Amino acid sequence: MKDIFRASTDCAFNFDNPLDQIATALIDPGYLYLEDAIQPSFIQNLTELLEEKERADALTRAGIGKGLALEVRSEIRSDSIFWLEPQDPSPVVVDWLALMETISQHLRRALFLPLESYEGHLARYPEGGFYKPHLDQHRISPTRQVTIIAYLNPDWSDNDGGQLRLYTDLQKGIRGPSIDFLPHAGSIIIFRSADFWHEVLPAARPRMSLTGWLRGREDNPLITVH
Ligand SMILES: O=C(O)CCC(=O)C(=O)O
Ligand SMILES: [Fe+2]
Repeated sequence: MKDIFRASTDCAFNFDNPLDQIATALIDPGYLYLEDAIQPSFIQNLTELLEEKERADALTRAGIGKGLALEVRSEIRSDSIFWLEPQDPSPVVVDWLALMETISQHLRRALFLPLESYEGHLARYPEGGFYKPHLDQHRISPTRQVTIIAYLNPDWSDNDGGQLRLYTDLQKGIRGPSIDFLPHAGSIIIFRSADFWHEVLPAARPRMSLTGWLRGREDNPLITVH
């Protein structure tokens, strides 16, 4: 984990016990944004992996929905993605999946969340790309419990757009209050997948990220963290 998260000395986040901080934040307010959380060298490796997949034409247009109901809807989202596979031998994938398992294990113990697996993909939004307001938990298959997004974009400013807009009142949704986060390289956001409407505002330049979800079992009634 130390190889991925930055040490506490040069980082806004105090990493004395990052796992506890994640667990505490997930209870209340339900999300955690860390500006300089990930080692630059790790971000560099993820970026190279995404660029390599792009060159190899291995990115696919992302869809919405699940299984047979999955469809590409350009008016809703415009990113292209590459799913991480557990059998992928690249060290950056192996290390990331191990970190996700560590976080998962901690949240199982600390919050009794019935987490069993992780799914995640690298994503690239083209210039002008966006993702309209949505919840990450699918209605037909409510397995996604916790969303974890790491951003890969160096020197990102307000003018570049592409903010993640998180709506903090589940009932009011997009008519309620919201907070914007810039997709700065090295920053990370974690939130409860069922409880936050969110969107990606149009990005003025290509925008890269690694988005994933800690998931519960398909056939189990799930406990949420309310
Ligand atoms: O990249 C982001 O900031 C959010 C992406 C997202 O909402 C998703 O892939 O479900
Ligand atoms: Fe999302």
